[in-house]
Amino acid sequence: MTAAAVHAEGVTKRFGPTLALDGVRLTVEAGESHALVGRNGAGKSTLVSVLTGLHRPDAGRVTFNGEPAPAFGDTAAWQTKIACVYQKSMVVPDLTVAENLFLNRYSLNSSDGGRVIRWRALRTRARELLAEYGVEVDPAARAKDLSVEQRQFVEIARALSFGARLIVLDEPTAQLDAAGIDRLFARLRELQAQGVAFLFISHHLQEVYDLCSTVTVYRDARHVLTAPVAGLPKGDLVAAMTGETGETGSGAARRRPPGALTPTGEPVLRTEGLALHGGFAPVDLAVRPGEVLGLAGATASGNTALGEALVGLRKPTAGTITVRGRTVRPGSVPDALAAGIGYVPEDRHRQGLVLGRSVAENATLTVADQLGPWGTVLPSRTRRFANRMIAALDIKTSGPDQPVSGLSGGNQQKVVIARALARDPSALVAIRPTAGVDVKSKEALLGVVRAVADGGSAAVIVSDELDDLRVCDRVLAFFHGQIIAEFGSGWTDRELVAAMEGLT
Ligand SMILES: Nc1ncnc2c1ncn2[C@@H]1O[C@H](COP(=O)(O)OP(=O)(O)OP(=O)(O)O)[C@@H](O)[C@H]1O
Repeated sequence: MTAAAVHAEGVTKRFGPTLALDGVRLTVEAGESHALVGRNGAGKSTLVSVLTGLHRPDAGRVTFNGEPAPAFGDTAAWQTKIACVYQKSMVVPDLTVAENLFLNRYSLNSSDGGRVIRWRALRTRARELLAEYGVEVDPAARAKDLSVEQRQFVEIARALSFGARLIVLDEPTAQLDAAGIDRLFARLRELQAQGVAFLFISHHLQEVYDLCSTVTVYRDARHVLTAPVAGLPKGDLVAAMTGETGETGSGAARRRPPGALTPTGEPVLRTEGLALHGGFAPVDLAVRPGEVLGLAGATASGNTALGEALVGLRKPTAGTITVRGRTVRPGSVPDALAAGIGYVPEDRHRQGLVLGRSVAENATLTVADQLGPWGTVLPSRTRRFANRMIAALDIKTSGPDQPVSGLSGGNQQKVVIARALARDPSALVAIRPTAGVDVKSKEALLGVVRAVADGGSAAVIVSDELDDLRVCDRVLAFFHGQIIAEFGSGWTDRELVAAMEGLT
C-alpha cells in the first residue's frame, strides 16, 4: 500500500477565543479526489492553512506520503508537498504566464548562477511545462489577460512543477460557467489518473458527487464524517453538515406555488430602453412591490452588466432607471443608494468589505448618517444594529467588534448582505449573492431576499445558480446581451439551463 498523500490527525487550532479546529483528522490517499465540506466557519480554510504550512497548529500531526511535514516556515519544502489554488488567484497580474510560472525561481533558468534572466529560455521552459500538463495558454500572455479558467490551470501547472502531488482546490468553480466546469473536471480526472490527489472544497454538493470519491465533513471545528461518496444520500450529507436530521430545502426560500401571489401595484424599480453598448440590448424592466425578479445568464451574457448598471457601477449608453418614480443618475453609485437601491456585490473581496474593520462597522458602512446626530457615529447604536443583523443572518462571529478579516468567507458575505439591508432599500439588487455560502446559510440568505420583497420592496437577483433563481417570481434569461426567454414560476431546471446556454 502506498502512503497517503496527506494524513492529519488531532489537529487543533485556536484564534484567540475561537476554537477553529478541535482535534480534527483528514486522510487523502494518493491519486484520490477527496471533498472537504462543512458550513461557513466549520474550519475548512483553517485546516488548509495548516496543511499548506501557513498556520502552525496548536496540536496535531501532519504527514505527507508517510513523512513528517516540513519545518514551519520552510516554504520551499512545503511547495514540494502541497499547493492550494485559491478562489482569489495568486498569480501576479502584470507578469506574463512564463514569469508567473517561474516566480522566485529565475535562477533555474539563468546561465550564470542566477544574476541574468534568460527570457527566451524562460518562455521555452514555460511552454514545455504547460504542454506537459496539457494547458493551452500562451506563455507570453499577461496573467491579467487570462480567463479565470486559464489562471487556475496555470496555477495547477505551477504547483505540479514544484513536485507537489496534492492540490487543494478552494471553490474552483465559483467563477466558471458550465462548459468551463466540465473542462476543469476533465483535466482534474486526467491528472488524477497520473497519481495527483485533490482536496476539493466546495459548497456545491452536486460537484462533490460529480468529482470526488470520498467526502469528509467538519462541523463546528470537529470532524464528523468520512465516507465514500457513492451511496451516501445527499440528505445524510447535509444532515452531517448541519447536525440536524429531516428534510432540508424547505422554508422561505422555496419556490412559491404558481399564482400564489401575483405582485401588483406600481413598479418600484423600472427601466426604459436601458442599454449598454457591448453589454446588453435595450431592456424595459418593471419590478413590482413584493416581486423578486431573476436575471439569469452565463458569464458575459449581459445579466451581470445589467445588474451593475442598475446599481450605478456601469454607465448605461441609453435609457433610464427609476425607483418609485425618481430618476436615478446613470453610472452613479451614491445616487443609486440615495434613490433606495441596495446592492449586494458578487465579489466581497473587491467591492464588499473593509477587512481590518469590525463586523459592526462594516455592516453599518452605508448607514453612518442614521447612527448618531450630525454625522457622528454612536458606537452603542452601531453595535445594537450589528447585533440585530448577526442574529437575523446567523453570522458566526465572536461579536460585533470582531474584525471582518477573522470571519470565514461565507460569514463575510453575510456581512455584505447585512450592509445592503441596513438602509431598508426600496429595491435590492443582489449579484450572485450566495457564492461561497453553505447550503443552510444559502437558504437563510435567499429567505432574507424573499422577506425584503414580501415587506413591499422589489428585489432583483442576478445569477446563474438555479438555487438562487428558484426564489424568483419571474426569471429573464440572457444570452449574448439579449433576453431570450422569460419564465414565471414553475420552470424546470432543464428549461432554464437550456435558455442560459442559448437553446430556446
Ligand atoms: N485569522 C483569524 N482570526 C480569528 N478567527 C479566525 C481566523 N481565521 C478563521 N477564524 C475563525 O475560525 C473559524 C473557522 O473558520 P474557517 O475560515 O476555517 O471556516 P470555513 O469552514 O473555511 O468557512 P467558509 O465556508 O465560510 O469559508 C471561524 O469561526 C472563523 O471566524
